[in-house]
Amino acid sequence: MQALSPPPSSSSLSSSIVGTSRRRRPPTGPLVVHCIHRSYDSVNFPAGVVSSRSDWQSSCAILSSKVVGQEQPPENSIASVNGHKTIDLDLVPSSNNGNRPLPLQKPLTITDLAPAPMHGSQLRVAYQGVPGAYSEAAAGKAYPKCEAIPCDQFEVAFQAVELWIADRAVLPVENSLGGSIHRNYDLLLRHRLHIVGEVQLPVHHCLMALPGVRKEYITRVISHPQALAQCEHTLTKLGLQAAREAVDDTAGAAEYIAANNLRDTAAIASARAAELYGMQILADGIQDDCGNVTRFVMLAREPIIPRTDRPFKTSIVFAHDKGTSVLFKVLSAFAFRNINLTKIESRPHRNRPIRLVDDANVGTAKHFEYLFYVDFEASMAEVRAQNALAEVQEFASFLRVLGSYPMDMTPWSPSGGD
Ligand SMILES: O=C(O)C(=O)C[C@]1(C(=O)O)C=C[C@@H](O)C=C1
Repeated sequence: MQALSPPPSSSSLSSSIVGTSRRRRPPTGPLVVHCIHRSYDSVNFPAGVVSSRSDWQSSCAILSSKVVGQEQPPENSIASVNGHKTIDLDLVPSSNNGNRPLPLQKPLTITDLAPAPMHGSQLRVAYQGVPGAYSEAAAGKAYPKCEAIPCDQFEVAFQAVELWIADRAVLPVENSLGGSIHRNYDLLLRHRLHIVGEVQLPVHHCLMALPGVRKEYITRVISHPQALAQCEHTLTKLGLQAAREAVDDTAGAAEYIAANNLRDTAAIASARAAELYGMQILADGIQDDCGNVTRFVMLAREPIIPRTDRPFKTSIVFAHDKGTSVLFKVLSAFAFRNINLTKIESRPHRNRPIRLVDDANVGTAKHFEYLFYVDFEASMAEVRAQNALAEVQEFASFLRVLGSYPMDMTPWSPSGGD
């Protein structure tokens, strides 16, 4: 795999897209963290939408126009959005004022408008981690012939798509054992990318160390916090007297041990990571449950056109200002239309974390405010979904459709293990 460097015009940006073999980092403390645009934290979204979001969008536009100017097609080129670089999108031919033949105009088809899968040109897919990470495998499952682009943190994967360095990002959102990956829920809201698909990946973990190292020598186990959580009981059962330490990604843990010749440290990572970094597998299938599966979402700059000819899922996020009592009414908008909810997640409402309720007699109650992320099994092309959202909107102070996309219907194959 080839490491992608930021375009020359982005010299003011940090080099955050990581390559295959260059990164060496300590397993403790913050790992390499390079944000392309650090003013995210000051983006007050959704409450402060008007000023700060427009600031953010204009800075982003400047950054992305630099990138576009150097090596990318213009933002309004559908052909490049979808990777069909050979299609001429000059839809209105200018007058033929020379004897120059007019370019042949091919009508756009539905596949030109659908962002995936690609036909011919290689799709660039950003993921968090280094080669051998599960996210890389998920990128390969979602887009089989893609060029997977490693990024050192989730936020960078979002930015890589926004700045046209990548066409898609594939990011984990939940795991069957470890639960939700909250960071990505928060980032979905802060960025303007659209969910265009999902993949579920069975996650099969291995315990690995340098060749010749025996289990008894291991004093610490390093991995991604989700992977450590997914193997917690098995690690205890294996009788390891080892401290657990969290690092940015599973494969990065294996890479770090190999690069620093650590003979007292083991990593939890994939068999592919063991192979890539010359590690020896000490135990295979150490996840606590053989049904260990992580769900990833695919993100793009443009939404896809929702359809009704196959099962679709829609993801939304909303807030309301009447406390959680309204939640029942909101959710019943789906129940009355027989729309199945597959997930509900609440996150702190960053811009309005507390709602104060004054009662002169007893004091001031401080209620926490939440944003609710809901996935439901229907396409936005269906009238019942449109009606349900119209009803939700009546109760919501804020509502955004994150995406309406085909459900992953691949047959279930568990990851193995005990
Ligand atoms: O560290 C990796 O290999 C990742 O791809 C990240 C990640 C995660 O964030 O949940 C992905 C799948 C597994 O659940 C464990 C870790």
